[in-house]
Amino acid sequence: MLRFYAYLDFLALGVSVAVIFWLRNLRRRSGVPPGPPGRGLLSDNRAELQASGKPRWVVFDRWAKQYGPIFSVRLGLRTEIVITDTQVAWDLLEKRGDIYSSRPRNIVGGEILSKNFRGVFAPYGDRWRKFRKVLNIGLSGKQALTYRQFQALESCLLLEDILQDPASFTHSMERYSMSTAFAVSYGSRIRTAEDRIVKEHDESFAALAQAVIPGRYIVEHIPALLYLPKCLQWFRWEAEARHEIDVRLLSSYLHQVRDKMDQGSVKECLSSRILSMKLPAGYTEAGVAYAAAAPYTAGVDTTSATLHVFMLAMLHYPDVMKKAQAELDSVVGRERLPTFEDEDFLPYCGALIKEVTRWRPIGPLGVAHAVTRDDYYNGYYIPAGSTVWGCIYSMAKDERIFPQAEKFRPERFLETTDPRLVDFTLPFGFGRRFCPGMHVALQSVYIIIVRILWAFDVVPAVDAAGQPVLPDSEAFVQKSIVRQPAPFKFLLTPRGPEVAKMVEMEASEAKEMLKEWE
Ligand code: HEM
Repeated sequence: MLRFYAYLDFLALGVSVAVIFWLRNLRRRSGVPPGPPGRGLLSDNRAELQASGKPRWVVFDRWAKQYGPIFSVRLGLRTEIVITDTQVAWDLLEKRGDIYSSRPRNIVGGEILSKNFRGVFAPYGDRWRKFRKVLNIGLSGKQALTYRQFQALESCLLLEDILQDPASFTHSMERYSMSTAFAVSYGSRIRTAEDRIVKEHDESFAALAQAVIPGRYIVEHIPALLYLPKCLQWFRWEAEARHEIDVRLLSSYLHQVRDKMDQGSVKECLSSRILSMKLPAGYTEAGVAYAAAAPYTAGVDTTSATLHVFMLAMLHYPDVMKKAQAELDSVVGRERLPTFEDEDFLPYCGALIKEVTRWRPIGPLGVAHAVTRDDYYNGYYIPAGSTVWGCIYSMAKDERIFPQAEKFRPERFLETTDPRLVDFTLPFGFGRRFCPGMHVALQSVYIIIVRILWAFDVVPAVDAAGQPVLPDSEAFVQKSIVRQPAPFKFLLTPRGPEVAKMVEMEASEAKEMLKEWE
């Protein structure tokens, strides 16, 4: 009998907890921006998202048409707010940046595996502020100029690779992006994708990617598990072991830079700049090691994916390619490769680059922000702790700003005085979390695009019947938070007899000069 009452007590406790959760959920839902009704006690929207078989941003874009430019979705216990309009993004993520600049809590990937040192996941606060300060020392617009020589030299090797074997584009592009990121961080280059450094980074990145998969760890839903004795927190064991390996690895790169600085043989880079300055108070060696590694974590897939979008666009819009090539021929001529010094005289190429980043944004949902205080916007309640997505995918195809948005039309950036287009930075995110690597990224994108256009026609591959095959411009594969066009075939035809000679000569000189980074 006693046991029966114990069961009843237990049941009553369970029911009360469920009711409290439900009421709390109802209260929190009341007043939040409208959204799809969802299923179950929690009005959960996960099932609809999964059943759609589409990427989240496509479903969000559809829901925006039904619920407006700011709406809410329920994902498990979390309320997430989605913004699909640039004005709303400006009002909240930029103007109210003091409360909209955090990241959703990520216990295993952010707090345990990275100890909040990995700035991209770090919550808004002192540690993140120091991270940005340190990054700014090596990635600001002015500092980025010092990496141009390296980027120009590496681009010659990329041209040589694809001249010899156009099918190696993806491989060469990835090597270029890794080498540039590593040189920006540590002043040394990566010669081949088989390099030990690449393997070490891949392992570290794979562990991180696993740790941040939503829903993988129960502790993300029940943070109270963190009150268990540490030895019983099973989700902690693997992540802590990986953290130790990461700190050793990243510190060893930093020590190599320090040694080179002592010998006077270091190439200027983010690490050398950080090591020569007075660090913000309380900034540890581990903090420095993680900050110095940020270009590799955030700059490789993003740069490579953007250049794949460029290839895709050229296959679908040969007239745009011809127009950019005509500009290059008239400004640069056929006697030399284009350089960074030509940039101001190549407005159409500049507009083409902006259109590459707009047409198929490679980070369609950017990186989630989180709001740190309860807030109200246009009569809606936005509860503290909500995840807030700036849906770049929807904003980039807003017909009011980008008429005929589906078309790849660089002219849209030349025919306007609208500051949102003149100074087009939407693909790089919002407010205080805005991408700190934008200048370095755009330098890579510029030098590779203008050099490929100068040297080659990008043309469709042909099928067995000799018919051109155009790849699906909507087919993408997801790589962490970045998407890249699904593998596609194309041909590169040198634009004249001078190309092979010029590329080989430039590549051979570049190889000599790049020895300084080895
Ligand atoms: C075309 C290439 C790139 C694109 C489109 C891009 C885009 C973005 C976006 C959308 C964000 C999130 C901003 C937000 O939270 O609102 C971001 C963050 C970030 N990006 Fe980039 N990025 C690119 C290249 C790079 C490169 C080359 C680097 C490093 C050299 C870099 C470093 C970072 C870092 C460290 C963050 C985290 C900032 C923070 O949380 O405070 N990115 N990027």
